[in-house]
Amino acid sequence: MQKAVLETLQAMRQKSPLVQCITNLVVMQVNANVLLAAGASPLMAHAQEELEDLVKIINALVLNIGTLDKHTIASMNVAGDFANKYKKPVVLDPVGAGASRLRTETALSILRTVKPCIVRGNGSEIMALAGELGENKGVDSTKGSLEVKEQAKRLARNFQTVVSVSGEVDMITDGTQFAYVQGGDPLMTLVTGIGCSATAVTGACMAVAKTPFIGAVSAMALFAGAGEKAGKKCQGPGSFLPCFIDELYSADYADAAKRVTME
Ligand SMILES: Nc1ncnc2c1ncn2[C@@H]1O[C@H](COP(=O)(O)OP(=O)(O)O)[C@@H](O)[C@H]1O
Ligand SMILES: Cc1ncsc1CCOP(=O)(O)O
Ligand SMILES: [Mg+2]
Repeated sequence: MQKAVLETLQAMRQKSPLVQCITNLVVMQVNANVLLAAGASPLMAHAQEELEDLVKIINALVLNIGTLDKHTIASMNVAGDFANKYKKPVVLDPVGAGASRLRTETALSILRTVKPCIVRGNGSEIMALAGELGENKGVDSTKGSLEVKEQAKRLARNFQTVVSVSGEVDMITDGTQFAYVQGGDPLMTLVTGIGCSATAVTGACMAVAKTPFIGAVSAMALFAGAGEKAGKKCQGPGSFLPCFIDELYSADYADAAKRVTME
């Protein structure tokens, strides 16, 4: 797995995949900057009239439900259908699933109809999509990734997708195998959009990876390495973000790959 992660991160930098994000209003710019620093090319677009033209030329589509309304939901469904038609991989970020019925039902509907190959969320979101509602804190998690192992496995099996759960340790499963990624920094939870950016980079890795499982693990490994180094250099949440973007830009892929263990 470590070799596959190293090769995926190198391929992402070399091929610079075009990643279309239909994402939330909070994180649009952060996601674009993170994708650029990681070596990919961002495209933020959601107008239905241009979706077919755009989906034809992209390498991956990222759907993020962070600030939903009926127009965004319609755009995600149309873009998802085109992605299937043109065989482009789709990654879903179920931001805030469990916090409202609209979020939970929209994420589940995308899982059923668009069939994304990876879902990247935090512990609370993954638990909600697996049908278990716990204590709720909006878009933030009240559950560690390791606490939702069974739910992640069930979700992956039910929807035949890869589930990537972020947290202090990231856990990725395809319903059979489990990968764990160590690293990062607690400051990553104090800057909005880092999770959404992990999903965007998951799309970029997916575009060049041999399998969705490898793509999902590679993105989290890159974040673990860059996040840990940025955490040591910065002074707090304000300076974390520019440090993190710099660390993504000059990332040591061999170090990132070493953070992955398999079960
Ligand atoms: N306590 C922590 N220590 C180190 N890294 C963390 C910690 N919590 C989250 N991260 C990292 O922060 C990034 C965003 O994860 P998370 O905060 O769970 O997502 P979200 O913002 O969607 O809730 C991931 O790369 C994850 O590995
Ligand atoms: C604060 C907030 N509210 C709606 S979307 C959003 C951003 C969430 O970003 P992340 O999940 O990466 O912390
Ligand atoms: Mg999130």
